[in-house]
Amino acid sequence: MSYAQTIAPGAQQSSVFQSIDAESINVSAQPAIEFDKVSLRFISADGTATLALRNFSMQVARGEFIAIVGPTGSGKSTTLNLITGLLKATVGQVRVMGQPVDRIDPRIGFVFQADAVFPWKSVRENVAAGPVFRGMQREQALKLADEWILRVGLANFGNHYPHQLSGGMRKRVALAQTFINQPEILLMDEPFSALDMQTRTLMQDELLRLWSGTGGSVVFVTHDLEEAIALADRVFVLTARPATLKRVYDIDLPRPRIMSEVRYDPQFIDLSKRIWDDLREEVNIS
Ligand SMILES: Nc1ncnc2c1ncn2[C@@H]1O[C@H](COP(=O)(O)OP(=O)(O)OP(=O)(O)O)[C@@H](O)[C@H]1O
Repeated sequence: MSYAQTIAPGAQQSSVFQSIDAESINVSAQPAIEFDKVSLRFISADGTATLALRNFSMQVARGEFIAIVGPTGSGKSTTLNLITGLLKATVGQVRVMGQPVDRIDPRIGFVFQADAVFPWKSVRENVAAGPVFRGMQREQALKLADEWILRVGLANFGNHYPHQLSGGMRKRVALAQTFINQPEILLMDEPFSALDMQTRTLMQDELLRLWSGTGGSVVFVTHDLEEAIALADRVFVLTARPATLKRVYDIDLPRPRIMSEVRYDPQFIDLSKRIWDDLREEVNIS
């Protein structure tokens, strides 16, 4: 599934970012993602209705990294699925680059908790799969894949198969698979939650390194408050279901950030306390 959805041809992307006429200045001033008073009601097969989101509004700027935290079952994954077009708002509108979402958008990439790799393909073939799917010559795609494999520190593992890799290495493959397509928007749903603490910290550093300077926007869903603060420009706190926006925190910690150090910054500790107080209220409600 991810391959069909993660590819943004470089030519298209650079035309958005490099054009300098008045029209494109307007375009780039638009938020990458907008939720405008969105509500979403699920109707189950037995007719039971579940209101997941209620009157939810938010904006994500181009190039911004935002994190979404909230109690379990509040609607965080639902929010991502509305951006992808897999779900449609019952009320209100979701816009990507100023346009209502009405299809799977090839400018959007995903990294989820579960690995989205082809077990029968080598690392090189897995990383090259997106560009090949989009019509790039196999040889060219494999050459590009090699560059990305190098960038994520797997230089000696290109010919290995996923089952021969550790969880952290498979995550590196997932990042290479996604970034090779230069997504303008990257959606991440608990991508590192299955990793041990040390590997997780390394992957967070890796993600920031790969993202910095791309001009892409990231929406990162996590249960881990510290992960949210360490990575994001802003943290969005959701209420218990039906989710709406409870509060937004600006994270003014300087970049580049080093995960193992940023957690000791007094500002980080203060933010953790404040956001945790907000979350605790909601966890008690849910
Ligand atoms: N397809 C569906 N049909 C019915 N209800 C659904 C469906 N998908 C999600 N829900 C319900 O919508 C609510 C929000 O789900 P969602 O997966 O977005 O929560 P979440 O905040 O991502 O949860 P978690 O933190 O546990 O991953 C939950 O109560 C869930 O049971």
